[in-house]
Amino acid sequence: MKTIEVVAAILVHDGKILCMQRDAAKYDYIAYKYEFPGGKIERGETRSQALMRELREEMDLQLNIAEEQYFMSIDHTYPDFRIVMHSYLIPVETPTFTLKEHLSFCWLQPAALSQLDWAPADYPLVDQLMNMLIPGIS
Ligand SMILES: Nc1nc2c([nH]c(=O)n2[C@H]2C[C@H](O)[C@@H](COP(=O)(O)OP(=O)(O)OP(=O)(O)O)O2)c(=O)[nH]1
Repeated sequence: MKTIEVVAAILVHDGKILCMQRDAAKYDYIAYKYEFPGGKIERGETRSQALMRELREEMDLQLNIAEEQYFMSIDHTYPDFRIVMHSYLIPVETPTFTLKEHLSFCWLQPAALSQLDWAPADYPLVDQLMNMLIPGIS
């Protein structure tokens, strides 16, 4: 089974986390599900370089991301592929971006994250976020 390596950003503003809704997709188990912005790492890229490129491409968001912002990784097997996803916790001063590839988005308090229908791989990450005190989140 193919393994894809993905990076994802947990963007935090004013105590809330940005949740993005995927559009229609080839695989129904991820179509229309919520996720954290990001995408596949390309050959020759570091994880943080990949994440900066993905946020620029899919949201017009220019951020400097450092390895120190690494949060946690997830290893999940979907019916058709395995995903290894590395997440980064990133405070943002200005919450503006362009919705280019996603269907919709919302900013939620950590405690409210479980209200959404997440991509199945994301649940360990969502659980972790709901159970922790994030610096900068009151
Ligand atoms: N960015 C992101 N991807 C996630 C999350 N959870 C999760 O299962 N994924 C999966 C969905 C996709 O299979 C893969 C991300 O790659 P992608 O966004 O470039 O994939 P895609 O299928 O939309 O794009 P593509 O193959 O057309 O290039 O990881 C998440 O929280 N954020």
